[in-house]
Amino acid sequence: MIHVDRLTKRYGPFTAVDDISFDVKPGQVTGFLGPNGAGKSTAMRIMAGLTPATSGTATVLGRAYGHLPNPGRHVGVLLDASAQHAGRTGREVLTLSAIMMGVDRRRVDEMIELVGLTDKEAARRVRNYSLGMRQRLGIANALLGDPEVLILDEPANGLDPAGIRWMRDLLRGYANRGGTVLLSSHLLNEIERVADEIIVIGHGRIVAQGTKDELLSGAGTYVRSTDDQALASALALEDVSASPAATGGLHVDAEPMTVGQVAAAAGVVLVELRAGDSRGLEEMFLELTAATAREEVAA
Ligand SMILES: Nc1ncnc2c1ncn2[C@@H]1O[C@H](COP(=O)(O)OP(=O)(O)OP(=O)(O)O)[C@@H](O)[C@H]1O
Repeated sequence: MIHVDRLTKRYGPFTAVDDISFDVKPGQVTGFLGPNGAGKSTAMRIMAGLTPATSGTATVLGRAYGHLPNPGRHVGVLLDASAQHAGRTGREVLTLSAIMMGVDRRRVDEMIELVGLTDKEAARRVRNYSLGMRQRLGIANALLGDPEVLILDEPANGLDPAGIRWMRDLLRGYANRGGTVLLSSHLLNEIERVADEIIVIGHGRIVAQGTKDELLSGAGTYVRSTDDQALASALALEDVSASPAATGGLHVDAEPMTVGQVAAAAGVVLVELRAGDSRGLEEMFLELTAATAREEVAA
């Protein structure tokens, strides 16, 4: 459990994190989503005890990170995969962490295997690692102490598609076993596919927060049928608006069940029927990103 309460961080006159509050619950993956410079890393650094807050608090398992006994056994942190000691081999990095945390050295081998680094790669110096390999090593390091909580800043950066999928499955399994996961990303698509809860941050402030279903609700229904025109007419008769989707089919402002019932009554055969996609969230996120980009250009 992570509890963030009215957290603020100022750098001189600039407010990087502006009065944010949220809880990250166990058994779930919580996505921390925001465009570049939104304040995600700053907030996570405060949670991990690396940066002091200007005001407000962030606690993990009821205590400030720095007050946790042997914190690595409770909280796995990956903030910057490139910040690992470049002159050491991957195995050395993990072995040193294991010694510092008092973790059985056998766990080093288990973690190397879990994150998919080969023995040969683990014996290579970190300076010769690709970004994806560094991320894997960083995740191994975060998991080494068998923590209850994971705080991961953009862990998918540099991973190839298979790596991203692997990480998604890993985090899903970890949360299903009761773990607490806070995962940041600037990519909506990435967060949407793994998170149960989503916190959207822009300009240091929380702009949206809720379960994925809540944030995606109102997205209506996507439907494809053997006769979309007939279906659109039948929907219009029921005062339900529908618009053609760019890739064929219809976006409908109603729940899937209503659409199915109207189609059945009209004798239209459905080929596809599902809750609408994340257009609402995506539009909000794009607006946020565009506003950020505009300000950067103006600055
Ligand atoms: N030490 C610092 N001194 C001054 N400004 C800082 C400092 N650290 C971060 N900032 C500023 O705070 C803002 C938030 O940065 P932060 O790294 O938290 O964003 P982010 O959401 O993690 O972005 P990204 O997706 O690009 O990593 C940025 O404008 C950044 O320039």
